[in-house]
Amino acid sequence: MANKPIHVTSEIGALQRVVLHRPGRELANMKADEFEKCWIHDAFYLEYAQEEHDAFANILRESGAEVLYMEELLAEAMDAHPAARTAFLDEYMAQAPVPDPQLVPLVRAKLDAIEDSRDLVDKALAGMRLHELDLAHGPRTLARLEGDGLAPDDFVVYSMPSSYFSRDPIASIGTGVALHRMYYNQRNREVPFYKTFLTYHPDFAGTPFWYDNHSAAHIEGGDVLNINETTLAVGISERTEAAAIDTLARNLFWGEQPSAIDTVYAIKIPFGYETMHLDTVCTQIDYDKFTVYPGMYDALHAYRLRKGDNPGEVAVDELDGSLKEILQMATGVDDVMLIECGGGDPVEASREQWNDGSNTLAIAPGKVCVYERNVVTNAVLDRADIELCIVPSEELSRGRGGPRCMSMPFARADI
Ligand SMILES: NC(=[NH2+])NCCC[C@H](N)C(=O)O
Repeated sequence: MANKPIHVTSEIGALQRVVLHRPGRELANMKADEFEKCWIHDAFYLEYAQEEHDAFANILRESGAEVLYMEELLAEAMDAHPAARTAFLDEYMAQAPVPDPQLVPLVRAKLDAIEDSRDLVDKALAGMRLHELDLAHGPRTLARLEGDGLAPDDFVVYSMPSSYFSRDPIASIGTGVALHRMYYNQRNREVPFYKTFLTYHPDFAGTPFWYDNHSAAHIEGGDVLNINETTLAVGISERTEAAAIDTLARNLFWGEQPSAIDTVYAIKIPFGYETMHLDTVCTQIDYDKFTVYPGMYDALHAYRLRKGDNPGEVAVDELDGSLKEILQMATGVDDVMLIECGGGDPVEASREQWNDGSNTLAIAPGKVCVYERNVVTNAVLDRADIELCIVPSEELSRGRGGPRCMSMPFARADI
């Protein structure tokens, strides 16, 4: 039994424990022409990003949450168990698309030589360039000496700048987590960092896994919303396929380890970067209030998957309705209030949506973290009597994710 068991039965119950990743070297270790390869779209001022991130962490601490860092948990797991180091490096290497197979042992040797666990985690995140490899040693083949046409400062392992979005590689659901198969290979490499500490860290070993990250279908945590103890909502999005939700629901309903979830709403959202995840278009801020991105919620197609009466049975109903109707069904609240990003003004909505105006992190019912820069949306939330914890956001917002994306709750009070 884990010392710090996962316990997440809602989006809004008082936040008690949360996992973050403080951005490090990986956020700055890129040339402009490598942004897209690393799946990030701008140059960051790293020290400011770190200051903003520390301010975010402090807000969470001040509101009573224990803040844990993925990079520390993984290093601690490796210190506690040599097997954790091997398991991590095996999976990391299997997923790092090193451009030439001959370079793989050199990359592995370089990582193996890093003794300090925390240094190893930081290096694994920051990536590696050809000139860091010892090309002159080992069997001298032409391909190795030439580095397969790579320039000395080309990546042999890409940097992982999106890793401060701890929301996406896994999802806490009830007493366990789903380990995801992420849509972009560049981000899928974040999953082993979590999987390893959840498997080996003395505080988390034994955590049930509801989804296997080696499954074929993609799913990301931004699409997974915990509605209540028995109900989950999952976006069918560009990054999360219906087949993944099917498997997740079956595992939750009928898997070996018991879960309290008996109903999963799968909600179809438009494909696109401004609607990348369900939490990009909609987050819960109170028992009866959600933020929404205007314009996508009038007519939606959704499915309800329910645990059937007989073992292994899953019943599926098709639902058509507005987002409001579907959220009312899921929450059981009669009149859900949708608060529009940008106050419904199309220009403000689009601008603030771009900076994750709808992506809030509830730290208690009616109390949410928001980005400072989304002034129009924040004024609307304030008028609706929502208590706002303002997160500085000049740098962090460049990654196209908000406070919810930057946090993975591990424990919340029941509501
Ligand atoms: N849960 C979220 N909405 N995460 C936002 C992730 C943003 C990141 N740049 C990506 O594209 O993957």
